[in-house]
Amino acid sequence: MLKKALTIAGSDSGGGAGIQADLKTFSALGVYGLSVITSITAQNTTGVIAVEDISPTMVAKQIDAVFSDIQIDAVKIGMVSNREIIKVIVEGLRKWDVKNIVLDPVMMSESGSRLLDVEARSTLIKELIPLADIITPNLFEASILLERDVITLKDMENAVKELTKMGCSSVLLKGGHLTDRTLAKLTTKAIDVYYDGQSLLRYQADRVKTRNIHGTGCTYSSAIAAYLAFGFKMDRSIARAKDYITGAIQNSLNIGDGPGPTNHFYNLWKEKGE
Ligand SMILES: Nc1ncnc2c1ncn2[C@@H]1O[C@H](COP(=O)(O)OP(=O)(O)OP(=O)(O)O)[C@@H](O)[C@H]1O
Ligand SMILES: Cc1ncc(COP(=O)(O)O)c(N)n1
Repeated sequence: MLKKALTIAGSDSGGGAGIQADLKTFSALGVYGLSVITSITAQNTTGVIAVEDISPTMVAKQIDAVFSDIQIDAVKIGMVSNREIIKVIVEGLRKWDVKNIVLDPVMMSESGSRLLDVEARSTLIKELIPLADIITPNLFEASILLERDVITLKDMENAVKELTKMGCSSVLLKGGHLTDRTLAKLTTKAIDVYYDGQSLLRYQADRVKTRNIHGTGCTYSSAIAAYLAFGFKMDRSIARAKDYITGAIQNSLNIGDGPGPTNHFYNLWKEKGE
């Protein structure tokens, strides 16, 4: 039977991150994609020019519209913008008894624009994180959530354990920005650390030398949701998603003047990054 995955996230007009990256990932993996848009960004590869949040009422209406009509197998949540939007998402997830929730706690764009209000942090922690089957912060987001620096691999291993105490079933801490401090440069492996209360695992791949990493976090979390929708267990879903994101970065696109986006269709789209 056709599997369906929903993304609850912001729109990136440049097509590289947010809703657009999520829907491309779902399509490339053969899952039917639905969307609830939380915010519209005027954005391209060089940065975010403007942000306009959707009203909480309209977010709630989108959630009710999709769940009242369609059986949804997994949900990925990305940019949630503000407290009020988080609250209606939480209500919707509870009301529709949603399963397979992947929460990417997006806070800042790669280019440095804020995508979550500062005061929304506590609502995210208290209300949304406890509903997630997995959260997928990067180093920066983990540092904000824990209010302490998460910089080294050892910090990552401690952080995943602390983060699971916030009530989510598991944590995948992404090391895309991990540096080898003795060499003062990015690590040669792209290492992510996972913890589910029992197993502490690492998922790693060779780091691709490219500046085209726009939308990597969105792509990765959507791929995890897609594999959960197919019925894979969490560890298998992450392993497959890690292969997917690595391929999408190896074939990333040289589009625009800034960091280019991941490539979801590299058998069709041959243009490659440097
Ligand atoms: N250059 C690279 N080569 C291979 N894998 C990478 C590279 N950069 C990031 N990754 C991997 O991509 C995934 C996304 O990680 P990253 O830490 O970049 O997330 P993020 O910062 O949330 O992404 P975004 O750029 O969307 O904000 C992780 O699996 C990470 O290990
Ligand atoms: C709408 C939206 N959602 C998420 C991101 C994060 O992606 P990145 O960190 O690659 O800029 C983004 N830039 N825009």
